[in-house]
Amino acid sequence: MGGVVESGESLLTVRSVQRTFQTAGRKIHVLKGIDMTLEPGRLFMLRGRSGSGKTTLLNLIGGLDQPDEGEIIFRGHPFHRLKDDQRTEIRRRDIGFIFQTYALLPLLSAWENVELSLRMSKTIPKSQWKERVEYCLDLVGLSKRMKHRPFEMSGGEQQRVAIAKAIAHRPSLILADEPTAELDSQMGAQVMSVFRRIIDLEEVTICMTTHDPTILEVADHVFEMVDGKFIQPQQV
Ligand SMILES: Nc1ncnc2c1ncn2[C@@H]1O[C@H](COP(=O)(O)OP(=O)(O)OP(=O)(O)O)[C@@H](O)[C@H]1O
Repeated sequence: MGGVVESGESLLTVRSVQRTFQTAGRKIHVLKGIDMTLEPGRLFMLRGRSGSGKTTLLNLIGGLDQPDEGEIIFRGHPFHRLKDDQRTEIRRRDIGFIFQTYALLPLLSAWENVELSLRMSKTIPKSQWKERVEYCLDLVGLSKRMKHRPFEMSGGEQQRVAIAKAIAHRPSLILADEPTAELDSQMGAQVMSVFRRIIDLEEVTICMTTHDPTILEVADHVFEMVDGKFIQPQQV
């Protein structure tokens, strides 16, 4: 695991994926046949109304959930057939997550939050942790804030710590659910420029959800979801 996917090779392939939830005796058909391919080193966005199924799809791509039908193949691993612990192992090593509300540990400094990610993933030898943590925080423009704890930082800075944390273990895929939703437009734009930088320097693919039309312009490709299916995106 880790390493680079050959050029032209797909990082992730989703084929005919369906997902239904059963609640209070009622069936909700959330994903109704999703096909998508994510190539290495690109920025993908999922757009769609609230409830259209974006988070459900991100959870499937990240191996947190499994489809009822269809295939999800991440770097040759058939997520739809693997057991929970096998998907967890792949996820821990090769996927990074970013959330709307940052998900940092409040009592740890920025440095310690990023180090925790290395401690959990076990992909990088301990002797390299210090250098890697400092490199990642520098990459997101926070080399002067490494000792600060989350409550001493702005929302945009906290989200950039979360990005450093998500890339520290050198994943090939970053999944981000509404990463700019809590930020004003200037901070949102900063986050997007950090995303571009890490795609170039760390050779990751990012797949994120957003509602913000100005942010969609930065994407290499937009998947537009309506009621559990993709439609052709309109030109913006
Ligand atoms: N575990 C679950 N059990 C039952 N219903 C679920 C579950 N997860 C999602 N749903 C339902 O699936 C639908 C799609 O939810 P999802 O969170 O994927 O939408 P979304 O497009 O991400 O919305 P938002 O933009 O508001 O985050 C919703 O109707 C939701 O209530």
